[in-house]
Amino acid sequence: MEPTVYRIALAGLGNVGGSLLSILHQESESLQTRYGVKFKLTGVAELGGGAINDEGLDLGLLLNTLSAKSKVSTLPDIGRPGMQASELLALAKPDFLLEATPVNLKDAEPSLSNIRAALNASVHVVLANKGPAAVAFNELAEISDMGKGWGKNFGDLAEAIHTEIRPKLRFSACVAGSLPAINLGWRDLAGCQITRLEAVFNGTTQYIIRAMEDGQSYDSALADAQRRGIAETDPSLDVDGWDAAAKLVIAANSVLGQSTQLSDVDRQGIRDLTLKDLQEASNNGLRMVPVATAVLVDGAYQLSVRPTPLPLDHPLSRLTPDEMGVVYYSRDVDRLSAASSEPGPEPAAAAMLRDMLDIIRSQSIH
Ligand SMILES: NC(=O)C1=CN([C@@H]2O[C@H](COP(=O)(O)OP(=O)(O)OC[C@H]3O[C@@H](n4cnc5c(N)ncnc54)[C@H](OP(=O)(O)O)[C@@H]3O)[C@@H](O)[C@H]2O)C=CC1
Ligand SMILES: N[C@@H](CC=O)C(=O)O
Repeated sequence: MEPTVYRIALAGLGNVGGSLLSILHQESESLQTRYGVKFKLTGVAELGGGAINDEGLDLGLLLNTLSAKSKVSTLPDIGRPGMQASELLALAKPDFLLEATPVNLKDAEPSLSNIRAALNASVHVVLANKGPAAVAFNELAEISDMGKGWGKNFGDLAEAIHTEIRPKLRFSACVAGSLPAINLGWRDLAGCQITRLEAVFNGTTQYIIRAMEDGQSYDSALADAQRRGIAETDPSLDVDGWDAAAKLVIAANSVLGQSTQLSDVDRQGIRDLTLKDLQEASNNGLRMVPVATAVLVDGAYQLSVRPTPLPLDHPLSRLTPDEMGVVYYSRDVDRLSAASSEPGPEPAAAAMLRDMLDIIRSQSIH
C-alpha cells in the first residue's frame, strides 16, 4: 500500500533540528513500512535563511551541508538567503510545522507568532522550543486541540471529539526531551488526582551537579554539557533554573490543569552551589538533586525549582548524570515514575517524531 504523504517544515537546524533530520533520513523506510507514512520535508529555516523544495528536500544533502558547517540557504536552486521562519507556511505549505529554534522566555517571539499563524491556518504544530508553550499555553490551547479535553476542561472532551477537528499541538519534547513526563501525567494518570510532581527536568544542571560530585569544576562540566548539545543556546537559562521552571509551567498548565506562568515558580539556580553543599548533603546521607516540584496545597499547586537534598533511595537521587526523571504521586496510583537517558540532543528529536506520529494516529480516530 502507498504510504500517506505528509508535508513538513522545520524551523531550527541546530542540535535538535539537525538530529531530527538525521532520524527522518535513517528511519524513512521503517516509517513507511511500520506506520504507512512518508514525511516530505518541503522547507527548512535557520537564522538568516532557509531552503525550499516543493518536491521534498534531499535530507542527505541538508545533513552534509550542516556537517560542513555551511548554511542551507547557500545551496544552489533550493537555498533562500534571507528567508524568515515566518515564510515557511506560505512557501513550504506544510501539514506540520516543527519548531526547534532557541528559547525566548520573555515573549517567545518570533516563534510564537509563527506557531499562532500555523495553527490559525489549520497546520499541526510540534514544538521542541518550550518558549511558546511556557509563555502562551492558554492562548495556543484555545486555537488547537489542547483547548478542550486537556486539564480542567476534560469534561468537554466528548464535545471536542464530536464537533470539532482542530489543528493539533504537541510539545512533549519541550518537557525533558524523550522523558514521557507529559504523556505519563496526562494519559497514564488520567482520572487520578495528582498530589505531587517531582522531577529532574533539566539535563544540564543534573550533569553539572553529578560531575562536581566527581571532582570536576562547574565551568568544565558546563562546557561538557554544551559540547554534548544539551545546554540551551544561552546556558544561563539552564543554570539559573529558567529552563526547568518553563518545563514545570508547561506541565502545570497541561497536566495539572492549573493556569500558570513563569512568575508563579519559586526558582533557584545552581550557580552558587559549592562542593561543600554537596558534601554536606552526602554527610547527612542525602544527595543534592536539581528538582522541580509541584505540590498540591489547599487545592492549588505550589511550584518550585531548586537544588534539593534527597534521600539516596529516592528515584531522582538514583538518576545517572545523563538521566532526567519524573515522579508523580496521586491518591489513586500511589507513585509512578520514569527516567530517560539523554546524553545528547537526539532523544529530544525522537520525541518530536513521537509527537508527529501521535498526531497522525489521533487523526485517524477522529
Ligand atoms: N538541545 C537539547 O537537548 C534540547 C533542546 N530543546 C529545545 O530545542 C530548541 C533548539 O535547541 P538546540 O537545537 O539545542 O539549539 P541550537 O542553538 O543548537 O539551534 C538553534 C537553531 O535555530 C536556528 N535559529 C535561531 N534563530 C532562528 C530564527 N529566528 N529563525 C529560524 N531559525 C533560527 C539556529 O540557526 P543558526 O545556527 O543559523 O543560528 C539553529 O539552527 C530550543 O528551544 C531548546 O530549548 C528541547 C529539548 C532538548
Ligand atoms: N537545556 C535543556 C535541554 C532542553 O530542554 C536541558 O539541559 O535539559
